[in-house]
Amino acid sequence: MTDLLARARADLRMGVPVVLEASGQTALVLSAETLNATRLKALQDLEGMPVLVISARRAETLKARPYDGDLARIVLPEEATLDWVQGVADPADDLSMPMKGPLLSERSGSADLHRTAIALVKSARLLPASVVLLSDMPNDPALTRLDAEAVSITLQDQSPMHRVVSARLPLPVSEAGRLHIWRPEDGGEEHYAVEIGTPDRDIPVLARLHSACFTGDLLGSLKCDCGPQLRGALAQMGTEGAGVLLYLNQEGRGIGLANKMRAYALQDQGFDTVEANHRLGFEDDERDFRIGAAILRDMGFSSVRLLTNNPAKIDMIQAHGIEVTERVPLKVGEGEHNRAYLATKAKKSGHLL
Ligand SMILES: Nc1nc2c(ncn2[C@@H]2O[C@H](COP(=O)(O)OP(=O)(O)OP(=O)(O)O)[C@@H](O)[C@H]2O)c(=O)[nH]1
Ligand SMILES: [Zn+2]
Repeated sequence: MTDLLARARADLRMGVPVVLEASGQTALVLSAETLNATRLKALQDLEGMPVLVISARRAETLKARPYDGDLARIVLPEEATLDWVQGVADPADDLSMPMKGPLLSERSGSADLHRTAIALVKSARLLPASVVLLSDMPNDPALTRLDAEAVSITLQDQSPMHRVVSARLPLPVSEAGRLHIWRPEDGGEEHYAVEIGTPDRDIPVLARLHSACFTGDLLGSLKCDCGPQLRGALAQMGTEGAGVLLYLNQEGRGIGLANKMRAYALQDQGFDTVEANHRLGFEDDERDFRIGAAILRDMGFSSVRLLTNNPAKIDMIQAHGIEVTERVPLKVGEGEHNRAYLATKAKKSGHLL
């Protein structure tokens, strides 16, 4: 299944449809974001009623009824154009072109295949919006076909990961640095661990679960505090002579860099970091903390002194079997450009000031 999933993700990212199958039903699935006019026209020429599936978060902004709970199946009007589809999927022009509706949501029949379709496009780091057509598809051998139930189980399960390599990496904070790389079996992102010194596995280790932030970590963006947090955490580990920093490739709190930049564009329209994620159709935090817990366990750590200001992170990793004996605050890098961002995280996401 994982090889098929990886292929399906690649197809969706290129705008190629995939087929989801369940007992008695078949669905043609496309990502709304990568759809093009030719493919849309071809879909409209097929028999059946295509819908645009969006998350309940996105439906809320568009005042569409999410009859299916966590998602809404928006009926595609017969004359729907590519601009219409992308305008519903992508909030970029919500303010400049507010007249998208009224949107009609489908309420009859099962939404199971549609739910799997959304999970699939999300796992491909695309916008959570998918054009879905239920039909008796001719058996087109060119299309990737997946069993819907197997897809949803595989996406919920945490993919096993394997450490592929470790090597010495002298750093300014400590010459006794090592970098370890983990690779998941499902073709997803690799994750890294920076180990400083040789931490004693029998006592809680000074640890940081750092989420990738290309803009902050690499470019030194002033919009967040990630760069100073990354360097501050490593510096403290160097001072103490031991520690472990996980560098988790969960950019943008798990939505990917392209979607994070969409969120930044919305923030420039006046929405805060949480509202921007919701308008895009995401939850405010889409990270999977099982990954960090699994890596710590694999390295032989069962308890940590966690460098964080985020109590939810503590709860999440404790829920996945790592004991947090102490929260070590990590207050660095506040400035003019990120003050409002940090205040929003404190107010809405429970971060500690
Ligand atoms: N979606 C989204 N992600 C962001 C935004 N700003 C930073 N990020 C990402 O957020 C992640 C860091 O999460 P934060 O919420 O800053 O902090 P945290 O990891 O929850 O908590 P700490 O341990 O206290 O740092 C990184 O993956 C960043 O890329 C934003 O405005 N929108
Ligand atoms: Zn950042």
